[in-house]
This record gives sequence, C-alpha cells and structure tokens, in this order.
Amino acid sequence: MVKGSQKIVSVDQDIPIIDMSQERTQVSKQIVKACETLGFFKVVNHGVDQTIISRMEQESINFFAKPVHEKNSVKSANQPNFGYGFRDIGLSGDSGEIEYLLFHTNDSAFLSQFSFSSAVNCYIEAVKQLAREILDLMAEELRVPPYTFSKLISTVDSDSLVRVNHYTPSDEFLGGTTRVSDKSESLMRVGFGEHTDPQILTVLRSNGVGGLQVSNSDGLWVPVFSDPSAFCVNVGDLLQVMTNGRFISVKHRVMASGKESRLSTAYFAAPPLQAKIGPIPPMIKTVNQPRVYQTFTWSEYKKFVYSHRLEDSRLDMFRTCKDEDDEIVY
Ligand SMILES: C=C1C[C@]23C[C@@]1(O)CC[C@H]2[C@@]12CC[C@H](O)[C@@](C)(C(=O)O1)[C@H]2[C@@H]3C(=O)O
Ligand SMILES: O=C(O)CCC(=O)C(=O)O
Ligand SMILES: [Fe+2]
Repeated sequence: MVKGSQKIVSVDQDIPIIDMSQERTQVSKQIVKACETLGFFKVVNHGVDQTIISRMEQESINFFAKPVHEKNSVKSANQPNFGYGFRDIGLSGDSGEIEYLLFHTNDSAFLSQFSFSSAVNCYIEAVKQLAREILDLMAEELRVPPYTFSKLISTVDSDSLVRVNHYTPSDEFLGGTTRVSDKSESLMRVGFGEHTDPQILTVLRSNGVGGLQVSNSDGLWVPVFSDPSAFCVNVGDLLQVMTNGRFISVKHRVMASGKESRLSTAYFAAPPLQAKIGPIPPMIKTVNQPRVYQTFTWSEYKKFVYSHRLEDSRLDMFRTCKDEDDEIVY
C-alpha cells in the first residue's frame, strides 16, 4: 500500500488545463475554480518563448552531465542546503532518488559561477512574468484590489527560488532505499516525497517524462502527465493563508518509475522575508468566513518550515479560532 493509504487513480482527467489565450474573464474564472478545488492546474498558450525554455532545458542537461566532483563543488554561500544536492532534501533527514540545483533567483554571486547564467536569468524573468499574470487574474476574479498578490513577488528583495530537479533512471540508483511496495507500482521509487510548497505560487515545467502526482479532494494520487509545452501551476501555503483557506495548497510528490530521466524546473514565487502574510481583509467575513489563519512574516514561516520534515503538515500551527484585530497584510 502506498504511504498514507492513498491509492493512485490512473488518469489525469481531473487536472484542469487552462488555455491562456481565451478571453480574460474566462481564464480568471477557470484559474480560481482550479485553485479552490485542487490547487493545481496546467496552463497552455502561456506566452513564454520556446527558445528561452529550450535553452534552460539544454543547459540543465549539460550541468547534470558534469562529473560528480564538479557538481558537488556548486554550493551557495547563503544556505547549506542550497546549490547542488544529491538525494538529501532539506536539513531534516528527507531524501529521494533525485539530484538537483537549488538557488535564490536574486543570488547573482551564485549564478555568476555558471556559463549559463544568462539562460537562467532569461528563464526566471519569463516565468516570473507568467506567475505575476496568473496572480493578477486570480485577484480580478476574487475581486480583491489589483496586484494584491503579484506585488509581493515583484520586488527586488522577493525571496523566490528556482529548483532544477533531475530524477535519473533506476539502474543508476540500484540499491536505493526509498522503495514503495504497492502491487502495481512495486518498482516505483520516491523521487520527491509528499509535501506542499510553502511559498505563494509554484510554476513548474518538465521535459515530457512523468512522475508528478497531486493529491485530490478524495485523497487519491492523480498522476500529472508531462507536457513539455505546458506549465504546471500550484497554489503554495502562503496563498492558502492569504485567501483564508479558499485556495488549496496542493499536496504533491514525484514517483520515479525509472525508465527515463525526468527533468523539472520549478520557480517558487515568494515575498520578501519581512512581508506580513495573513488572510486579506476581503477574504474574511466575520459570520460565514471567519479568519482561519494568523498573521506572520514569511521569515517566521520559512524558519518553521525549514525545521520540519517534507510531509509535515505545517499550516495547522498557524490556524486561529478567534478573530484577531486586523492589520492590513497586503
Ligand atoms: C524537508 C524540507 C525541504 C524543503 C524544506 C523542508 O524542511 C520542508 C519544505 C521543503 C521545500 C518544498 C518545496 C521546495 O522544493 C523547497 C525548496 C521549499 O521551499 O520547501 C523545499 C525545501 C528544500 O529542499 O530545502
Ligand atoms: O519535480 C517535480 O515535478 C516536482 C518537484 C517539487 O515538488 C519541488 O521541487 O518542490
Ligand atoms: Fe513541490
């Protein structure tokens, strides 16, 4: 049985695919509906230039093909678990069948050590623009002031991250310890264990090799088929808080089946460290939508998150039962 007694459903027909070239109000309605029901959707016709995507992908492939000692030397001065990582995820003992590159989008000192920093910077600008556009569409449909969400990720001191994940075929990981035994999935290995993303919004792309699964409202794992021309978008913990629980920070994981290499690139859109995050006033109605979460800074929440395991349910600690005196948090 798969961990947490969650079974796998076999098709991703429940994954909303949103065509961003439709009329604007249609797009915003579909986005909000997807965030309320699953917390996850795919966007197509998103406007991100294919050349930018292809360059980023090729440079990532080149990076992971380098000798181990070269990859191991790629570390970030800011945080011990940033830079190149192999199997270990975070600082609390999690691991998976994965190698990755994790860095802050504004860490120019880190990026300057790569010959491909210009490809990375172009990619970051493009996905950041897409994330802002999606956040503005959400704000329109929720009828909250314009730029309520997007302005948090737009400033130079935003704490956004990029993570490039490489899940290599199983023969390269023989002897891996993180196997899951389920009748039909006996050889599936945990690439990236179940978790929610702590930031505001994640914009993720992969190379045509599947493995990502999202947990739906019935607690079933739904596989997300990889479409290299689409971006996957998921609600993060902070957006769940700001919408007072109306949007769902989706639980997800990656199971590596091991025949082909999955390469994914995630942009985690985050606010500045000192930004105050809490339910935004239009999302609180004292009688039928009382305040569900406390107000905290991203720095406080991040510290809490990084001292916990991947699968730990973190937002529960920040719930409130009573209405607090409201401070403007956006
Ligand atoms: C085990 C952990 C890895 C993680 C920090 C954490 O303590 C819990 C959240 C994890 C996560 C998931 C989304 C992103 O991949 C990530 C970079 C993040 O911000 O939170 C990772 C963290 C990490 O790999 O350091
Ligand atoms: O590799 C993937 O598709 C998802 C990775 C992920 O969830 C993460 O990096 O937080
Ligand atoms: Fe994630």
